[in-house]
This record gives sequence, structure tokens and C-alpha cells, in this order.
Amino acid sequence: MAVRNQDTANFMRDGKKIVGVALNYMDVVKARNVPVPKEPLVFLKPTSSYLREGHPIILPKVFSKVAYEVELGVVIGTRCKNVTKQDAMKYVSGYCLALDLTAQCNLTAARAAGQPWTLGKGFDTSTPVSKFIPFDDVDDPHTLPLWLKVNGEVKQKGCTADLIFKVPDIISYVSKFMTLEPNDLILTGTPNGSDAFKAGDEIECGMAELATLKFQVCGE
Ligand SMILES: O=C([O-])CC(=O)C(=O)O
Ligand SMILES: [Mg+2]
Repeated sequence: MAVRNQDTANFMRDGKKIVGVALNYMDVVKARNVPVPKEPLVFLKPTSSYLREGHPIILPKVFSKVAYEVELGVVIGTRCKNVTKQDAMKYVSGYCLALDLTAQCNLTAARAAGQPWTLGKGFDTSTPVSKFIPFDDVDDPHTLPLWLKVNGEVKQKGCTADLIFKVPDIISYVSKFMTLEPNDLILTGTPNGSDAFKAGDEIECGMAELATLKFQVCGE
């Protein structure tokens, strides 16, 4: 039986994994000229990549091109495995606003060579997150506007209504393969407009009236 009220306010400290979904907005699929995914395209990030507001994003010197990606994050409240889409939301304790920072220089090469995305997705400070947003504060996670600005200029504008795979689809799919545990975070994918940023930039993003985040960017 699902217990939604499990305390996951400290998901960043207590989580064991971050599960990312790639290419989950149709405008991204079109812009990149890739086939529409038939199933969620899933990757993992380490929890050492978390970053809280008040600390800078640090661009690793090994990367030449790192991009912002604003995303809805979904926090798991109850351990689950092989859950149906119908039951999936019972295992969600809440949400956050997140950035899935991505070293495009690394990922483009990895994609072409069929290699893993681990380093390009999992570097330190690559997952800035907001505070925990309790489940009951969000009427419907599929109606949330997302925006991102760099140095005050709007770069991304989207809405979770346009997710290809919705939150229950992702939870049900991932739980066929791996147990989802309390405090795990799911990054649901970014809308179109993701692009490179550089040291000295200021990145600001928001999700509906629920959360905003602002980060300074430093070189290593
Ligand atoms: O970085 C990428 O290419 C894929 C990804 O995470 C997204 O679409 O959100
Ligand atoms: Mg992403």
C-alpha cells in the first residue's frame, strides 16, 4: 500500500539515484530531427551531481560546451517495482524544479560512438534543484509552465502538458527494470531551446508559481 506522506523533503540528501528521461518533448524531437521515442529514453545521474541554490554551477574544465535544460523533477515517496500506470502516482511524494545540465560536447561524441552518457550528464553541479514541493501543492503535474533565462534573456519556454511520456508512464516503465526508492528523483526531460552557457552567466528558471531558481556560473 502506497504511503504518500513519507518525508522526502530532504530528497537531495537522502536520495539514492536520479533517473533522467531524454527527448521527452515533441518540439525537441523535431528540432533535433530524431525519431519519436517509442519508449522513455532513460539514463542515470549520480546524487553527487546535486546543487542547491546559493552555490555556483561549476563548469568542468574538461568540457567545451555545457547546456542548460529546465525540467520538472518528480520525487518518489514509496519503494515500488512493476507498478501500473494507473497506480504510479500513489508512489510520488512531491516535485521539484530542476536543471539537467548536460555537456553537449561529451554527449554528441558519445551518441555518435554508441558510448554511455555518464560523464556528460553526471559531473559535479550538473543537477541544480529547488526545494521539495509537496504532492498536494500541485493539482496536476501536466499543466506546469517551465521557463529559463540566461542573463535575463528568455531561452526556454515550455509546458509539462507537452511531455511525450507523462509522469505515470515514466514511473511504470522505469519500475519494470529497477526498484524506485523513497527520495529518488526523476527528471522528466526538457522542452526545446536548450543551449550552451558559459562562466560568468546567470541562469534563472521557474515552474508555474511553485518555484524559481537562480545560479551563477563559474569556471573550474
Ligand atoms: O540532454 C539531452 O540530450 C537529453 C535530455 O536530457 C533531455 O531531452 O532532457
Ligand atoms: Mg534532460
